Amino acid sequence: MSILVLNAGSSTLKFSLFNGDADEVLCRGMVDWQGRKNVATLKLELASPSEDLVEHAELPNYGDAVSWICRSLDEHGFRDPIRAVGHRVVHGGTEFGEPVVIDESVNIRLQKISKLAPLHHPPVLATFQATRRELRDAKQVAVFDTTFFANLPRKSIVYPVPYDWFERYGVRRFGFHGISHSYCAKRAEQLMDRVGDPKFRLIVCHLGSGASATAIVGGQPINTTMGFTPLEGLMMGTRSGSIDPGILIHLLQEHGYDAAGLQEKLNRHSGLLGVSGVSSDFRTIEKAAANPQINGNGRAALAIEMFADRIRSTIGSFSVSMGGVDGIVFTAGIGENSSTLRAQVCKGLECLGLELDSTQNDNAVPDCDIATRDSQARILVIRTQEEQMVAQETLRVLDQSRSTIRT
Ligand SMILES: Nc1ncnc2c1ncn2[C@@H]1O[C@H](COP(=O)(O)OP(=O)(O)O)[C@@H](O)[C@H]1O
Ligand SMILES: CC(=O)OP(=O)(O)O
Ligand SMILES: [Mg+2]
Repeated sequence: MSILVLNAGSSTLKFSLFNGDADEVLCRGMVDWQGRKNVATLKLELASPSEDLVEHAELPNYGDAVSWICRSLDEHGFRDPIRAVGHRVVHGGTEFGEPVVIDESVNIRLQKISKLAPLHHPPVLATFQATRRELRDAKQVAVFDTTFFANLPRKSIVYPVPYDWFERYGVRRFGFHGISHSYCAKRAEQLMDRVGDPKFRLIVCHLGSGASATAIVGGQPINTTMGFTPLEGLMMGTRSGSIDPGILIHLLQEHGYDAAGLQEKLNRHSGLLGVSGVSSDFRTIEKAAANPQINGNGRAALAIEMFADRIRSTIGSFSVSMGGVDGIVFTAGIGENSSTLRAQVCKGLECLGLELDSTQNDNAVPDCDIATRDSQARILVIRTQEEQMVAQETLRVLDQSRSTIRT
């Protein structure tokens, strides 16, 4: 028996197949739309990189991607029955604190909050449906990005708006990427030999298509950049991150926008894509920034500069609110892979005791430390393991629900 994990991010559907104890990866891969709409690169990692299966195909949606994954696993001999599928679900709202077995009522409750995560919930709901079709006998479990932030201090949850928006409308900060932030925090504690230290001050920068940073003291998050929705905070691939709310009022009043139009522009046409005009995919933007003679107007470089600047400012502000910082972590697609972005973010952080070693940075292979030997605080590059966390939680929930049935 095996466990399949599906991680529907905003630009990728990542998957990993685990053994029944969720402690060994049998196979992994991803469907990556790379900022395009319909065409995806599909990758199944096999025994060695030279054997990897890589296909480019028209794949308009996440449901079709699930079918491709199931077919490819079967064709490559992974035929052990899949007893459970664990899904990373971005928004748990106020309803879902802990992981749950997905049944019709969970499905309906997640549909209700779909508008709060427009880039994530429609895909993940399609993923549930395709899984039910492809793997009829498998139990499905939802593991939430928001769970890690359940105990954020009140001052990090409440917005400075009329208090009855919080009480009547549930307008509050939730925080996202929690599965990744919590994994990276634990991994950083191990790498820095600070396991269980209540004074350990860490900032995790999860920089993928979505991007967020979290300040963590003694393993507990005390603040994070994403809020009511995954639109707040840092600049992202296609999302604006935080902007002056007065802009929205102006566009509504003076330029004929409505809520749907703003939703679309802020979620899908802003951020790195909006500024660069080139792509939402960081690899493409980096190439464009390096070739201004081909790509014209310098907006790709501007987008990267703004992206880095906002991350750097957040590291500064979180460090101050923690009274200093012992380590920062770069993770996710951009954080793990782009040495130039890491270098740009770290420029000027010496004042916080964070000194980057440029050779270590250029040659970084996660998980590693890229700070100089004399740096007072460490700079880590950690490969996030969201799928591993989801697999373990899926197993835990299923074991729990079995023992509840037994008793
Ligand atoms: N080698 C690389 N160098 C720079 N950026 C990269 C590299 N590999 C992936 N990325 C970037 O990472 C981002 C996707 O990150 P990822 O964490 O997979 O996103 P998500 O989970 O939100 O779909 C894209 O912008 C992509 O261009
Ligand atoms: C919450 C979020 O933005 O997730 P992702 O980065 O996977 O799109
Ligand atoms: Mg992701």
